[in-house]
Amino acid sequence: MKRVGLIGWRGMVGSVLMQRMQEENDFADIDPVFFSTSQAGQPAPDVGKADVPALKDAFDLDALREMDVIVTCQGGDYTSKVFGPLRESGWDGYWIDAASTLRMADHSVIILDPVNRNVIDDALSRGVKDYIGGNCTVSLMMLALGGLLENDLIEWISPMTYQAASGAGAQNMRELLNQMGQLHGNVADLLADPGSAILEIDRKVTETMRSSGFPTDNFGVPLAGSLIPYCDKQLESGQSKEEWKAQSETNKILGRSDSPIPIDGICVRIGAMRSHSQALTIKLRKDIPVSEIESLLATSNDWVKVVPNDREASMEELTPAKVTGTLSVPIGRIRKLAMGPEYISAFTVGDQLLWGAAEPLRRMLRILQER
Ligand SMILES: NC(=O)C1=CN([C@@H]2O[C@H](COP(=O)(O)OP(=O)(O)OC[C@H]3O[C@@H](n4cnc5c(N)ncnc54)[C@H](OP(=O)(O)O)[C@@H]3O)[C@@H](O)[C@H]2O)C=CC1
Ligand SMILES: N[C@@H](CC(=O)OP(=O)(O)O)C(=O)O
Repeated sequence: MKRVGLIGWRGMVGSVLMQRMQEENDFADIDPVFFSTSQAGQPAPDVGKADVPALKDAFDLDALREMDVIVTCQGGDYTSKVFGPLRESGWDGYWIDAASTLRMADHSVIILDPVNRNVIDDALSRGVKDYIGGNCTVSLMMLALGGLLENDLIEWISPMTYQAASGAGAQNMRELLNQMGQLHGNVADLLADPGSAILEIDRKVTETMRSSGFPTDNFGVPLAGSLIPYCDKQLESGQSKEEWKAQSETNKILGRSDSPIPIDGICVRIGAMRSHSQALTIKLRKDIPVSEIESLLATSNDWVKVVPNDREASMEELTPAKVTGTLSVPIGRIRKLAMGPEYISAFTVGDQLLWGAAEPLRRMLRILQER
């Protein structure tokens, strides 16, 4: 049984990973060792197994070196600090990581096995040891578009995203709710009066949002009742880093470095909790009937679900409210655009903590166990 070191397991991504591993009984087949950067010596979480040691220090290279596999959701700073020294010390185990730090490194593979199992299998047989989860927006888009990507039917994609607060971290989710609460609280009396003027309510909401007491420590600006047209860092190219990831990561996942598919758009943070949505404009390589596109998409993997392009179904099925907490990746609003028969629209939604972060990691661990 493989000794698997788990780091970052009590954070937000890590907690979702733990929950999925328990649901799928993954702990039965591994020998887990839990690490912490702040709680070494405290009892390990109960995963239904005897003899799980107390929490080890996540910076203790000797303890890490004893692992066959390390799975980390601790974040990029941790990866930057520990990965290099651990490898330099001769550790030859498998490193599975949610952070972006090593994604584009030559020695790593970005994991999304329903889409790139062939790339993963090839890397394993070549002795590659570093397997990194993709950016949430990228992974969710690729799961949704698997049927078109695997048949090489896409010339380019322009994704316009609607990203949830969770992508910015746990504190940001709290801040969004605090912002919502404050907006509501300041007009609760007016709302309770059906005769009150809506423009007065709106004026007070705007005033609250712009006031110095409005909680914006994490986002920097109001999100509730507004949006933020920027995710992640600013790059020289004019893109945000989140926008840059779309083309770079998608093509690396597909193993298409020589003939990359151009992918570029604008990433926007909205007031959803933990599901990202994306409106996609796609240029196909040829004119294909919508019915054929839908059937290619629907049969690509077990999680994608094609939603018919009608109002009722779109409103019911294609929303963060419906998708959050599930592994389902619905895609709908598929239709030909006025620009020509090769141009289609699509809209897709997915839980950014499940398929967007935790699920590819636990599945990679399973793939290693099968070997
Ligand atoms: N949020 C996201 O959408 C995504 C995040 N990622 C990656 O995962 C990394 C971790 O993200 P995320 O899970 O959001 O980070 P969190 O901030 O939720 O957790 C990170 C670590 O903080 C420590 N911690 C300190 N106080 C607490 C507390 N009260 N509750 C829980 N943990 C606490 C824990 O480490 P310890 O036990 O050592 O103290 C924990 O592992 C990111 O940096 C990113 O690289 C990847 C994809 C998506
Ligand atoms: N940047 C993503 C979340 C994230 O953690 O992405 P990455 O794993 O690429 O750093 C978002 O804001 O929604």
